[in-house]
Amino acid sequence: MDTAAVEVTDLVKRYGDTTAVAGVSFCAPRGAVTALLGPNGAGKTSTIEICEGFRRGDAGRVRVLGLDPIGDARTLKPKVGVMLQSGGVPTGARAGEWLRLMASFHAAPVPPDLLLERLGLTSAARTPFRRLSGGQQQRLSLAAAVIGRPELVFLDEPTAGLDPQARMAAWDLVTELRASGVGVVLTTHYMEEAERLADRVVIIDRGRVVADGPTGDLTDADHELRFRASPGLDSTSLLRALPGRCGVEEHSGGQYVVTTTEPGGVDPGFLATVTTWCAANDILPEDLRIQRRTLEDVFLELTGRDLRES
Ligand SMILES: Nc1ncnc2c1ncn2[C@@H]1O[C@H](COP(=O)(O)OP(=O)(O)OP(=O)(O)O)[C@@H](O)[C@H]1O
Repeated sequence: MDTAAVEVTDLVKRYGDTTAVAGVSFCAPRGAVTALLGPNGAGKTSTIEICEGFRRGDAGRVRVLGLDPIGDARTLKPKVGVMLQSGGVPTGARAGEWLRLMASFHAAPVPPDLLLERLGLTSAARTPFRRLSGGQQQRLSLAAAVIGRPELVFLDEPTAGLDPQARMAAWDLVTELRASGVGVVLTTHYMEEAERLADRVVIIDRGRVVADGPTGDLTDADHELRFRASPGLDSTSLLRALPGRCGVEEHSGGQYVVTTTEPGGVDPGFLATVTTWCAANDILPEDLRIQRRTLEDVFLELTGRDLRES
């Protein structure tokens, strides 16, 4: 069996003069969670909607469970669960009835009452969609996406606006799906969510892939050294003492972050260079620690700190 749940190759999508997706390629395996990350307007939803068969790309190739999302839509429908950002549930539909209807389209659905309970919706089962809170609407959409025991699910910002308990319940559900061999492709703006859930991360910026790989590899590759000292240290002097590809940043309160992209990373020699420089300058580096960069650090470095207008 093909191990790829989704294969996207050189995908392009334009809306008039806007090129939303400018040659995106990535692969999302089965039995794994793949997170598409990117600033607002990066092209994530466009990419996902093409994979779901809701939109047609202008160029490139998309294969979902080895099939064409539009040409093979009938075959794919029972195998693929979709949670849309907009919900996709009629406003008058009652939560329980809607789930039962969704279940009726599938041969061996998850019992609707079980899903309602798992996602904390039992007491809202008789409430029309429009009267549900934003978080309840999100959870109902998530339930509808997984009720048919799909082989693959697309979740577009599945936990946006959820409280911590509901987010945890959603994470547990995603983790179980993965464990049962389901491929999960999700978009999120929560870096912590991606770091906890995703086996692979694809970072998209301005319609292009700027990073793609196992989540751990993206954050393991670089470590940084942090310490606290008096504000206003001579960072340029410290930088001169370090090997070529290093950086020194001073944050508020005299927090210093020393980074390196030298092959050895923050190794014992690097640490010694920093502490030797400190000693030579009569500086005691307090709270000195070496830490892995978070996914958020990597994300901001690749996509910049500027606000996007779209
Ligand atoms: N139907 C459309 N018509 C015209 N432009 C569109 C349409 N859908 C998206 N766009 C534009 O395409 C670009 C990519 O949008 P897309 O929604 O794919 O990004 P995104 O990464 O999902 O953003 P967000 O994180 O804000 O959801 C944006 O500039 C957006 O304004």
